[in-house]
Formats: sequence, C-alpha cells, structure tokens
Amino acid sequence: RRSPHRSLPSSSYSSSSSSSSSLASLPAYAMASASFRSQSKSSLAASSANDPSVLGALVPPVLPERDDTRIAMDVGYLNARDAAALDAELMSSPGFSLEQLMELAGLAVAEAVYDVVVVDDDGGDDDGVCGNRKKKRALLVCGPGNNGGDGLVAARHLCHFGIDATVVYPVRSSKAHFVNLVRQCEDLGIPILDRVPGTTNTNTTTTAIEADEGGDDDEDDDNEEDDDSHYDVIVDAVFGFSFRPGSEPREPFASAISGMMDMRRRLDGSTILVSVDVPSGWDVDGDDGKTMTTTAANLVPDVLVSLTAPKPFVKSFRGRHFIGGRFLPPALAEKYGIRTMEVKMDRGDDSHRETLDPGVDSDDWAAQYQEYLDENVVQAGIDADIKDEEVDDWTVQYAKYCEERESEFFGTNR
Ligand SMILES: NC(=O)C1=CN([C@@H]2O[C@H](COP(=O)(O)OP(=O)(O)OC[C@H]3O[C@@H](n4cnc5c(N)ncnc54)[C@H](O)[C@@H]3O)[C@@H](O)[C@H]2O)[C@H](O)CC1
Ligand SMILES: [K+]
Repeated sequence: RRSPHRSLPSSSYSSSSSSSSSLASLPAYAMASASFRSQSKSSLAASSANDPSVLGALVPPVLPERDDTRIAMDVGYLNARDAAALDAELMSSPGFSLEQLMELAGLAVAEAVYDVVVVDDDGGDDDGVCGNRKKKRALLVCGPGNNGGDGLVAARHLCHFGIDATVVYPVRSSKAHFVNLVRQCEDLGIPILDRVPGTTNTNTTTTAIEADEGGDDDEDDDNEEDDDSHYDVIVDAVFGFSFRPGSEPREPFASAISGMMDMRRRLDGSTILVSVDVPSGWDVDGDDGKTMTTTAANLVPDVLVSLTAPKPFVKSFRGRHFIGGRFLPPALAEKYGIRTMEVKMDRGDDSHRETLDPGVDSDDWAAQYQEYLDENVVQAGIDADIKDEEVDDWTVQYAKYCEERESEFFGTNR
C-alpha cells in the first residue's frame, strides 16, 4: 500500500482490472441488474516532498519513471489578470455560463481527489465506487468566490462517488447559483459547517453578512462535527486566482486557512491537503514560492488541481499536480498561450455506469438460476411434488440474498 501523496508512479501504471457482476432480473422480484466495470487509474507522481523549508529553494528533480499520463509542464502559465480575462472571454465568446464552467471545474477537482484518496490508496486498483470498502472522508473548505463554488460542486460529486463529504462554508453567498449549490449538498445529506472542526469561531461577520444576504440564521452555529473527526482529505477551496496578495486574508477566511493547517498537523500526515487552482493566500503570480501571505506561509498542499492552466506560482510548487477543466476552444488557447491537453479516458466510468440487459449478457450464475426458475417455478404451479411453503421459503431467502448483493453494489448511495 502506497502513501498517496509521497509516491512515485508505478512503472506498470496501465495495469487494469475489470470486473462485472450482475443480478438477474427475475420475474418474481423485478431485480435491477447492474454491472460495474472499473479500471485502475494511473497515478501522477510527486516530484518531491512538500517540505515548506525547501519551498522556493533549488530542489533537484526526482525523475519519475515513464508514465504516459503525465503531461509535460509546457502547457503555458496563466497569470491572475489573464486568468480572469480568459474566464470572462469563455463566458462572452463561446457562451459558457458560469454554472457550466464551475460544474466542470468542480467535477475535475472531485475526480482528482478520488484518484488520490481512493484509487491510489487501494493500490491503483479500483474495484467499484460502491463496493464494501470503508468510506473515505473529505472536508471541503469553501471561500466566498467561485473557488468556493468549485468546492461546493466537488463536494456533491464526491458524495456521488461514495465519499463522505463535509463542507465548511463560513460566509454563504446570496447569489442564486450558490444558494442552489448549498441546497444540492444539503439534499445529499452533506453537513455544511461554518468553521473548520477543531477551531473556535473567530468569525464575527458571518452572521451579519448572512443576515444581510438573507442567509439561514439557524445554520450559524452549525458545527455539529466532532472536533476530533478524521478526514482523509482536506480540500482547500477558499481563494483562487482573484485573491489579492497585497493584504492578509480577512476573517473568517484567515481562521479557515489556519484551521486547515492545524487540522493537518493534528492528523499528523494522515490527511492529504488538496488545493483548488491556487493554495489559498498564495500569490498567484509569485513564481519564487516565497510571496504567499503570512497567514498562508505554511499552507503547503500535497496536491494541486489547476483549472484551465497552471498559474505562475506552480513553478515553485513541489507536490502532485493535476490540470482540470476542459473548456478551451483552440483559438482561445492560442490567444492565451495555453496548450490544451488531450484528456485520457482511461477510467471511463465517472459519469456513467453500464448496466446489463436482463438475460442478454448476464453472469453465468444468474443465467443458470433463471434457467432453474424457468424449469422449477413454472412447474411448481402444476407440479404437486413441490409444495407452496417450500417455494415461499426459498424465494424469500433468495430475495434476501439479492437485497444483500444489491446493497453491496450500491452501498448507501441509493
Ligand atoms: N476558467 C476557470 O479556470 C474557472 C475557474 N473557476 C474558479 O474561480 C476561481 C476564481 O474565482 P473568483 O470568484 O474570481 O475569486 P476567488 O474565488 O479567487 O476569491 C475572490 C474572493 O476573495 C476575496 N478576497 C480577495 N482578496 C482577499 C483578501 N486579501 N482577504 C479576504 N478576501 C479576499 C474577494 O473579495 C472575493 O470575494 C478560480 O481560481 C477557479 O477556482 C470557476 O469556477 C470556473 C472557471
Ligand atoms: K484554493
């Protein structure tokens, strides 16, 4: 078993496994049949440990073994001004809506998180999202802008991926889209807290802002999570490319940032910190790795998910790096000096699941059972040798067995 954020890639990353199972659709029980196919995913490599003391210093590169899923870093960098301009252009020219962009961004974040905390932790062999493995837990700390929105979207997808997500959202936006994103999380049973568990609430502005913005006052003290809760991953979605590094982050976000760092210390390396687009409080355009604000000086993520393209600070980032967000038409990519990447579809089951047509391609045992039913149950009605009670007995048992199998596949996500 490999440590997900300190590992080099396996040379045989492409080993894949697939499995399929099915439940026969039987006339008496109308069982849904399902087949789950999954493939192992490759890992991207950590090029060196994330020791803050070496940040910005010259670190000899650790050359990874060949891994075709890594892309060269000559994809181009987007400074903060261009990132904002490109964002605006994506909405005006190809006509993307913010909702669309954010959905793709948040999905990319959720998939990267899933890769790191589930797939790689399972030794690269994912045997089904809804299998029997222990649920991983994710804490998503969301800020006031669109970076926070990416976090809210990611929380929803992670929940659908079978991960226990908890959101920290200290200042809720009153914009309709954000209200909906929160609602969608709540509908999935995702707790929405107003502070990072284990921190005291230094936030004196939240209530006022929420009241101003018509927020839900009942939620103000909503921090029911146990302060000692363990999270396998913390997602930092507090600030993105619009953070102004000239001043320190204001409350309650300063506390959210230090809360993430404290929790990481408390969990003593057993949690992975993933930053969305920019480690919150870092200088987006600072490429020497030393220009983050004091508050964020020790916020050094293990994993970064750049959206659209890496920002200049990435040159000094030493962790695992993913690029997400597939929105760029070639003309815009060229204009902003970005090389778009071809996304490898080696997982194939993120947004959809294949089901087996009942009886068409069913597993052996199901086909055999169906055959058995055809021969025996049909006969049961006319064959006096098989007593009704006996039929009831084994049908009940079989229905129970099917339910158990089904819940294995679907987990608690039904
Ligand atoms: N095309 C893409 O790549 C997309 C990226 N997305 C994500 O959006 C963010 C950028 O979002 P934006 O709303 O412009 O800003 P931020 O979330 O970075 O936060 C701005 C927020 O922070 C406040 N603020 C700024 N400086 C400070 C400070 N010193 N102290 C306290 N608060 C501060 C400011 O007032 C705003 O409220 C990008 O990084 C991506 O993550 C989109 O989701 C989709 C398209
Ligand atoms: K962030």
